Amino acid sequence: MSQPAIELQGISKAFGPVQANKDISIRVMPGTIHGIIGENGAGKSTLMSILYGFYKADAGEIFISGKKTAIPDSQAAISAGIGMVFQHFKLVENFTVLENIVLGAESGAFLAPSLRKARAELAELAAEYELNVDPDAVIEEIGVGMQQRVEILKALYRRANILILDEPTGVLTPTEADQLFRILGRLREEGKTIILITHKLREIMDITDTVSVMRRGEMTATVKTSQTSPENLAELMVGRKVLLRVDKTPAQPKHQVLEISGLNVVDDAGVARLKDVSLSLCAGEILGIAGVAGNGQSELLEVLGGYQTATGSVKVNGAALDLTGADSDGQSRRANGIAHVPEDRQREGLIMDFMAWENAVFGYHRDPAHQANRFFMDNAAIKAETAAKMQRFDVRPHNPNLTAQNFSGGNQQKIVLAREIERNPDLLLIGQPTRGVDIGAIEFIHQQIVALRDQGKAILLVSVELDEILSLSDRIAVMFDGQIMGERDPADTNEKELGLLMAGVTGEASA
Ligand SMILES: Nc1ncnc2c1ncn2[C@@H]1O[C@H](COP(=O)(O)OP(=O)(O)OP(=O)(O)O)[C@@H](O)[C@H]1O
Repeated sequence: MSQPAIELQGISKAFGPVQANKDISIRVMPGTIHGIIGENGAGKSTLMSILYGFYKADAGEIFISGKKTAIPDSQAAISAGIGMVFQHFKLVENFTVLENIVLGAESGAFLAPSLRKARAELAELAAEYELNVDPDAVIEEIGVGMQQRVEILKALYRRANILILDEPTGVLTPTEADQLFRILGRLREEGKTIILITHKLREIMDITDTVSVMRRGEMTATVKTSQTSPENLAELMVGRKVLLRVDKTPAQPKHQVLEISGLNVVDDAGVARLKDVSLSLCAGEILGIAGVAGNGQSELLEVLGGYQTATGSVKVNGAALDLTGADSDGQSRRANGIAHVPEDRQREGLIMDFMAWENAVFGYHRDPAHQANRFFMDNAAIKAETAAKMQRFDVRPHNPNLTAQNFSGGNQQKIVLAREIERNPDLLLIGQPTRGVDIGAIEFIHQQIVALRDQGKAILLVSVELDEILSLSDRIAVMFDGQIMGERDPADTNEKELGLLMAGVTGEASA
């Protein structure tokens, strides 16, 4: 048998009191795709950051193709043939694709080979792996799918034999995700080794050869993908059986809470983002908005959340919202009984260098309940309340004094959800509620959303995950190109029909 492409032995790493990795050993064979799964905060990103030289392990050894290798920094990782595609891309926004790919590959930008030579090599690589990119496009002007392809090309340009991808499909459309998996399949055929971190068990089942499970800093199991099932993996990950489908009774819709008519949004460049959108939503109902990212769903949430101006009419409990004036902001919306879990938690949901307890009241800090007196917030009470909330939502570590950036991505999401859900709003706007969230936490979050509905709240759910839309919604509206293409009853539709509507195909083709 050949040597493992990567072998880690006894890797440990602590951040203060948090033992992020505990005595981890793992072997990854060449020419395979190896999945790594685990709950939020299990230590997956930390382990990969050690392999890529971002963090120094407290103990343990790394072997690359059987050879003990020190990886003190990412330059050493690159020299050892390792490439990494991060969750948040590390490209230089105002440089072109070609410049980004060449940058840093040589010992200094000025020593880089002529761009012409690099251009030819890039074209060859792009053709070989079907990694379509425009070498002259500026990064900030291209979509996330192409940015990700640039990251992969950058690794291949540096002769990477080992590619690590950290939750690569979170930001991709379904078509882009399929394309990525075809590319990964091709890289495997070429004998390259791929490590894939993902929360999506379907991806693990579809593309990996082997999968390792992490729990609370430890590597608890490694199994062959062909000998396992999503249910088995979920149990290995969370330590108990997980409901992979949402358990809920039929909705009992009551009075109308939200009435949207003729809503239009035109962006700064004069492009129509929402076109004559009309929707209604009742108390005790979940309306799911399905659609490929970028078809107006974000703008719809932003208008309702008070972050974007619009024309048309929106009424909440019969009262018209201000869509253009001074009362078109988040604070007024909260006063109207609207809570909002924004799609981008790091930009809109949290202040990253504020502590968890401050983030837990962010936007609601002027509520009398949080004031000790006219001038000061009651910090002790807020901290105690936050600690209890973190316990209920299983935010790890349970420490209200850590800043938002010290939590793993999924735990950051739980902090935002806990804040907004527990405000007991009349209308909850919820965008991509489970992005980056582990399967046990998804089950919990889905239960919370259904419970809120059963208490008679109105819920507008935007998600690019069709599974999530189908299993949570009582009614589904599909958006394409800023318009509502139609509404469907989840009991009478399927992924195929919704997929066609999401691609703008209506009429007989979608019947
Ligand atoms: N820079 C840091 N400073 C302090 N603590 C950290 C840091 N990075 C990670 N941690 C902690 O280490 C633990 C492991 O985090 P890590 O990001 O590796 O988890 P993960 O499995 O990748 O989670 P997710 O699925 O949510 O991305 C968490 O408890 C986290 O809070």
